[in-house]
Amino acid sequence: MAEVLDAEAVRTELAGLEGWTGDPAGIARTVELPAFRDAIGVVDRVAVVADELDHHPDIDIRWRTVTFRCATHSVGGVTRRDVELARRIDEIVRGAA
Ligand SMILES: C[C@H](O)[C@H](O)[C@H]1CNC2=NC(N)=NC(=O)C2=N1
Repeated sequence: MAEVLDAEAVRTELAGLEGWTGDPAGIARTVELPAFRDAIGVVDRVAVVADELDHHPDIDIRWRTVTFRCATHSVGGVTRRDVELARRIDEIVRGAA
């Protein structure tokens, strides 16, 4: 079973991501897209990747602002799977900007 990263490991991983904040309980990134349909497009692409990784973010959509929160529910905290998912979300957001 995946291990929950400690505070220092989370800090180190956050430094390699774009715009994420958080702690061992969870990491999050909020992005603003040009329009609602762009936000939905990003969420749709994230859904494909999440299914591919079998690891899913919590997603909050408010008009064109989307917040992704990543934690591994089965172990109650941030694991390497969340870091990988966050990295893939960053790639998608970069492609949508
Ligand atoms: C069986 C399957 O691996 C699990 O139910 C997955 C699906 N996606 C998941 N996503 C996240 N973020 N945490 C989980 O514990 C989780 N569990």
